[in-house]
Amino acid sequence: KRLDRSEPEAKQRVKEVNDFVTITGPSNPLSMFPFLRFISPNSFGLKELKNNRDNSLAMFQELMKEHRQTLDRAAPRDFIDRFLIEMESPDAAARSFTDENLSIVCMDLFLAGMETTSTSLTWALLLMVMHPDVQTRVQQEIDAVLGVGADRRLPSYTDRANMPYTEATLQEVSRRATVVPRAVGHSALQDAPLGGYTVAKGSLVLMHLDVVHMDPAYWGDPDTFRPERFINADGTFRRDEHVIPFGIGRRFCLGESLARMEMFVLFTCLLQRFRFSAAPGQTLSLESRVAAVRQPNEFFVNIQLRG
Ligand code: HEM
Repeated sequence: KRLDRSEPEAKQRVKEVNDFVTITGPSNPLSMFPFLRFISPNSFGLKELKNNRDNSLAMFQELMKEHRQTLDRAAPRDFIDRFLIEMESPDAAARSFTDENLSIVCMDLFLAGMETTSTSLTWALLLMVMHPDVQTRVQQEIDAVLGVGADRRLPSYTDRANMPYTEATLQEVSRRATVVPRAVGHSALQDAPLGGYTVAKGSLVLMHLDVVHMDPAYWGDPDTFRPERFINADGTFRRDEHVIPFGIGRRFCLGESLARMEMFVLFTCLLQRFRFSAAPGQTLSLESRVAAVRQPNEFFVNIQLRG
């Protein structure tokens, strides 16, 4: 379902997601002292968070209603349709296929999938503006693979295999920006030895992905934005297992392949059509706001249509 940016509902949804990443971020005292919610249940943004949750759930319940009314069991259109069909099986509730679970899973996907991808794209544009030479190389590769002038075609995800520099650039963006710096909270199911320490059963475990991405012992020059670090001597793309923007282990990001596809297609489309440069009178930097998702400070760009 597509919402027009000018619609009040679109603005409201974007605001709800922004509130969510801010309120659940590490700068909120609740992140360190969760018991505060019992002392002051409406402070620390909790009231807004609950209102937003109720609004989002209402939106998904409405969508579920529309889906139910138009469901064609022989031709499921999407995730909601498939879930609704699954709910008709006799043991559905025992397998957690319930109305409540569907609306909550939809909300999870919406919250986890929206701000992360758009913020990654924002970082990519900021880094292109700060590194015009990299932008030029990506554009040369796009033009070489997708054609120019009347022969130009839109990118598809399969073009990735022929665009090692673009892929290296996106991998370097995800390393340098680390959009989800602390992954998602995990819990130790049992006492676990780790690097000479014991992580006690029940401990909250937060993986600092940015520490891995910025480790000077491994990268040498972690502060430098340098896609070439992921290009082999023969010009091919080098995947590096130290780049883990989607987390690691059994609970790594469920949306990784979708996010990679979105990022590649949107990024190449934008750079194919436009040249991005810094709007005058501002100092660009990689400083960021502390939220559940790491967001760059506001910046302005000039956008020039490419021939
Ligand atoms: C560039 C975009 C994205 C980034 C950087 C990102 C990053 C992450 C990270 C770091 C985690 C935590 C993994 C862990 O704790 O080990 C995570 C979890 C998750 N992500 Fe993403 N994500 C992105 C896009 C998406 C999209 C598009 C969706 C869905 C449509 C999504 C859905 C989820 C879900 C459901 C989880 C929880 C998985 C679980 O606990 O089993 N993410 N993501």
